Formats: sequence, structure tokens, C-alpha cells
Amino acid sequence: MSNVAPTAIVDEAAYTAAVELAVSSSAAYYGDGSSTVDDDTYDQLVRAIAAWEAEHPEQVRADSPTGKVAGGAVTGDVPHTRPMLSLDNVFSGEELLKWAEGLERRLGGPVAGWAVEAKLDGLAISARYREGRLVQLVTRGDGLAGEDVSHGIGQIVGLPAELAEPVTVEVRGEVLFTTAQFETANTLRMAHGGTPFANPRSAAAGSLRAKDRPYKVEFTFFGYGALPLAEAGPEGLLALPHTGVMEYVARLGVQTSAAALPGPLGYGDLEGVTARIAEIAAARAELAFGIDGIVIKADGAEDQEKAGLSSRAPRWAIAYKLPADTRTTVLRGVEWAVGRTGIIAPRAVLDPVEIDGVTVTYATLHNPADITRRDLMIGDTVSVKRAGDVIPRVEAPLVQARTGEEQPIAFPETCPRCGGAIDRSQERWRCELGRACNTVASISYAVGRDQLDIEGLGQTRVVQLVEAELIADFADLFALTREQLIGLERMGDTSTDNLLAAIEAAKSRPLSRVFAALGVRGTGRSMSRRIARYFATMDLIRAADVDSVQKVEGIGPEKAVVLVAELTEIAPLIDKLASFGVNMTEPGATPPSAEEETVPEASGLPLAGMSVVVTGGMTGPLESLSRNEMNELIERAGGKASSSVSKKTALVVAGEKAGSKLTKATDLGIPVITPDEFAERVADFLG
Ligand SMILES: NC(=O)c1ccc[n+]([C@@H]2O[C@H](COP(=O)([O-])OP(=O)(O)OC[C@H]3O[C@@H](n4cnc5c(N)ncnc54)[C@H](O)[C@@H]3O)[C@@H](O)[C@H]2O)c1
Ligand SMILES: [Zn+2]
Repeated sequence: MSNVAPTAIVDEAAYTAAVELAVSSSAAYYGDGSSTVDDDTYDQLVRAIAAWEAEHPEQVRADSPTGKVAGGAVTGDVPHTRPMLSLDNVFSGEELLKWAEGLERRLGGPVAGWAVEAKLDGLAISARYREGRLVQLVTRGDGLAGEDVSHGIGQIVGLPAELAEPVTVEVRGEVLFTTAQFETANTLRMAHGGTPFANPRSAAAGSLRAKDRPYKVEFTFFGYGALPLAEAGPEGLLALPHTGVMEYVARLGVQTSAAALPGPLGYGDLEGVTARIAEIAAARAELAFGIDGIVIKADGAEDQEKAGLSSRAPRWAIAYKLPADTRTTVLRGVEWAVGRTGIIAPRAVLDPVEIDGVTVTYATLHNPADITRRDLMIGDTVSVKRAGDVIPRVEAPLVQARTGEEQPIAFPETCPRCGGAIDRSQERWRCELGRACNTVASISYAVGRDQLDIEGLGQTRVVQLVEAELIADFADLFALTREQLIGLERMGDTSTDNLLAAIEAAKSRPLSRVFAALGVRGTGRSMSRRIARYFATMDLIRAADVDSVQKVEGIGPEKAVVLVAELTEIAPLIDKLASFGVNMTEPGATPPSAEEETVPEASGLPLAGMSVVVTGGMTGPLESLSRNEMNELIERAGGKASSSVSKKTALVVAGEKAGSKLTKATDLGIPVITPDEFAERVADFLG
């Protein structure tokens, strides 16, 4: 594979080879999206070419990608009204400030104002409206002329066929696939006998350019520019600042870059710009579509006019590049592991690849159906995405990089842990033994900090107890004796006493914790709390049928069936816990009575009826609380803990380094308080 780009060029032959690789990669990248080098690798290549050319100006080749829109690799036959350019890049705050200084020198004074937008990772499109009707779509091409892709009209969300006013105007912006649209597009393409696209960007480019597709796909558009298309074009448009152009275009009914992110578009000074960059970077992982940077523009029309353009990019705008979150590597194998509930989950083993400073060797593959859907094979070059702290995932194979040596991925015939039968009735396969298949994992989960919170009982200790046949499930812990423990390796007097005390203390945990420890499928921490608060006692939970468990918020018909079935399955375990004196009631909760459907219990409490979101690092009296403990605190005080900010949010507790949730709350005008203020408000419920 030609996937290796030189980081430094040593002679003219290497220079020629590098230019050829860049040109062919660009042609594939902008063509049908089939380049086999990832963006980081390509950018390194171009930097090496530029460095060589700076030292050897006499050798510069005419086909060199430097200084050209799209690396000079594409052309088109529809001339643009004005050039559609690329953007220059900076890679740090320092470089940004330097660039801004340069711009202000050129302008001979300070920039009047700034606009800050997401750098949307799709392809640039010019959309031509005549008297309010969308008549033509043109790609960027070489910047001077592009390709007609008008067949895409009607498939692009955000780009209406008819504007609110009959104006003749050209709107420019990015066409992209959201993550969901990408998945659907790939599924459809494969259902029609095609091969999957490697990532949303190349999928959007490839799909939009494909003329005779037998099926329709949906794209998304965000505009970031507009100009009059004819003499009759909207008056005064060219005199508007960028923010004004965006408002105008939005009024016409087009989706703009302002709608891509919560928060304002305009900023008065570079301090505001810098803070906004940090905010967008922090929000990146949660966005529904990919961004590869942040675009900073001088807002004023006069400033833009004065700064002008280079042959490749405007001088009044810059792209602040974010580290790539997607890279390509090779899929070496697939491992199948059995989780604590018996779910058999596949995991991709990859050639190590560095993504945003972290070396990635494993990625999730979800389930067998998903592997089939993505048409993955062992030996495939695959694109892997790691967004924020989310577990990396394999997006798709680069089918064009196949050599014929790739092997199908084998699915397990029997449970890879116990060798027993597999239940394949759901997309996620499960060992028929369920949680009994992986005792250690389910016990470790049960004693974890957010469940029974038994200190001194790490995974190693659990393995030791299971292997010594002292416990077979977590209820057995409550029957352990001093004699049994003291005989074990690495168990002295003190550690034995401490462990026994910790186990004893766990008996009085609230029902919500005990219930969570059972590890019923689909009931994590917050769901367990809702169930415990609603029913108040374990007996009432167990007595509930499929209908009545659905009275708990968030339990639908499907979940209800699983819940009731699992409770029957683990009935002996629950009986055993009860017989050892483990608490089976939820403090402060009252059982539901037949007449009252709603639970008025919360009234009178400080957070009664309020949906509360916690974000950032907690300080002061709340410093040591985990997020789960914060949520428990909110619920004790009568509120509802939520993880995302919406119009329904009543209060946001924002600690140190709060990011996008805080921004969103401010935008929506939701009250925001500090951890200290919050601690005061719920002081009676602390500890
Ligand atoms: N992997 C490969 O083989 C390969 C080949 C060629 C190029 N590339 C990648 O493509 C990039 C260079 O391509 P480029 O010249 O298209 O530049 P670019 O994509 O870095 O930046 C310019 C483009 O950004 C887009 N954009 C997104 N949001 C915008 C906004 N808010 N305002 C204005 N423009 C916005 C526009 O489409 C504009 O044309 C590099 O990152 C490179 O890695 C990769
Ligand atoms: Zn098994």
C-alpha cells in the first residue's frame, strides 16, 4: 500500500514521487472519495513538498499541489461568478494571533469584528437561486469552475427548493452527511450491491457527484456565504457584514453556519474569539456531524474588501485546524468478550494508530449484525474515529485498498467464555447462561462504587474469592466469615476486618443501589433510582407486571418485558440477599397507591419538579462526589437529574471547566449556579 507519506524529502526523485502521490490522492479524495491516505498523512506530505520547494525553487513542478485550490487535482466546466477558494490554516492559538496581527497590519487598523464558525467537514457547494427558485448546484472544482451537481436538488436538508422571497442570489456553503445520514447512506448503497464509503466526508462527496443512483439519500447543508447572482441580485448584500449575510440568508429559509452550533456567530475581539474556539473544540465530540476545525472570519464587508484574496484563499479568514479525529489503519482481528450480563461483544484489534495524541489499538464493533452491515474483513484498511473520550469506533473499510488477501470475520459458534449455547434472538448476542457465564464481571460490577460500594474488593480480590469457591454470586459475600478470609493469600488481620466491615456496611445501602447491583439489563444507575423511588420496596418491584413497570419514566414496552423476565431469572439471588439482611427499601420513597398515578412526594423539597444538569468539575463540599452521587443528591432533594441541557432544564450547576452545556444553558437563558451555591441550597440532603 502507498499509505506511507515521507515526512521529509531527501532528493528530487523523492520530491517527484511525493507530488505524484499528492496529486493522485487529491484526485481520488475530491473525485469519488476513495483516497487511501488519511488527512493527517496527506497534510504531512504537502508540508514536506512545500518545505522542499522553499529550498529548491528551481525544481518546483507545474503539477505541485502547493498554492492551489484542491491541490490542482480537480477541474470543472461551470464557471463561478467569483472564485470559490480554500482556506489557509493555523494550528495553535499563537499562530492565530500572529495571523490576526498580519491581517490588522494589512488593514492598517484593528479588525472591526469577528465571526467564528465550525469548519464543516463536507464539500463546498454553490447553490444558485433565480427569482427564489433553486436552479443549479455547482461544486468548488478548481475554484474558478466547478461541476454541475444539480441532480442533488431536493435531497439536501437546509437548502429549500424555493426561498421566502423571489430573489436571485447565490448561496455558498457545505454539503455533508450527519453521522446518522452517513449510516443510512452506506446501508442503502450496500443494499444496492455497492461498497461502503470510508467516512462521512468522502461519502458526501461521492454520493453527491453520483448522477444515476437508483435510490435517494438525504444530505445536510449549512450556508456560510452569499452573493448577488445577477445585476438584479439583492441590493446591499455585498455591503453586509458576514453575520448580517447569515441572518439574511436564514430569513430566506436556508440553514446557515449559525444554526450548526448553539451560541452567537459574532465576537468583538480576539479574546472572545479564543474563548469561542475552546468552546467549539470542547463540543466537537457531541456534534451530530464532523468538523475538522473552526473558521475565523473578519466580519465587516469593508475589512474583507480591503484584505482581499490570494490565489488559494481569502486573506480575511483562517481555518484553525483541530487534530484529526479519524485516521486509517489495518483491522488485524476481532476478539469476542463476554460482559457481565452475558452479552458477547466483538472488539476490533487494530494496528496501533495515533489519534489526537492517543494510541488506539482497539475499537468497538457493536454486534455481529453491525459487522455485516459495514462489510468489514480481517486485513481491511479501515477508518477509525475517536471523538473526545468516547471509545474509538471503526467507521468503515476502505474497500478501494483491498488486495484480495482479506479474510471474512468469523462469528463465534459457541460462547467464547463457557463454550455454551448462544442466544441470537437479538442483534446483540448473549450467552444462554446470561450473567452466570461471567461471574467475576457481574460480582465486580455489583460491588463497584456506584452500586454497593464495597471498598477493598477489587477485581483481583473477586477472582481470588471465586477461585477459592467462597462465592458464586455477590450475595455470597454477605455469608463470608473471618476464618474463610484470613486463610487467603495476602489477607492479613486488618484487611480481613476492613473487608468484613465494608461488606456489613453494604447491607444498608438504599434499594436503588441494591437494585443497580443486580445488573438487570437496561437498568443503569439512574433507571435503578427511578425504579426504586417509584416502587419503594423490592417486594413491590417484584410484584409488578409488564404493564405496571411501564409507569416508571423511561420504561417502554420492550424494556418492560426484559425487566420482568430478568427479575424472574434472578429471583433466587434476590431471595438470598434478603435472607442475609440486605436492605430492600428506598429511604424517603412511598409506595404507589392504586388511586394516585402521579407521585406528589417531591413537593416541598428544594428541587421539587426541577430538571437539573450538572457539568464541569465540582468544588467545595461537593468536590468528592462522583457524578452518580451528584445525581442521587439531586433526586433526594426532589429534582430530576439529567445529562443534557434543553428547554425543559430548570437549573444548571456549572463547575470548573464547564463547556458546551454551560454555553447552551446561557443561550437558552437557563439559571446557572456554582457548586457552592448548589451545596447551600441542598445542604439538608448532603451526606
Ligand atoms: N486524504 C487525502 O487524500 C486528501 C487529499 C486532498 C486533500 N485532503 C484534505 O483536504 C483538506 C484540504 O482541502 P481544501 O483545500 O478543500 O481545504 P479545507 O477543506 O481545509 O478548507 C476549505 C474548505 O473548508 C470548507 N468550509 C467548511 N466550513 C466552512 C466555513 N464555515 N466557512 C468557509 N469554508 C468552510 C469549504 O468547503 C472550503 O472550501 C486538508 O485537510 C487535506 O487533508 C485530503
Ligand atoms: Zn457463556
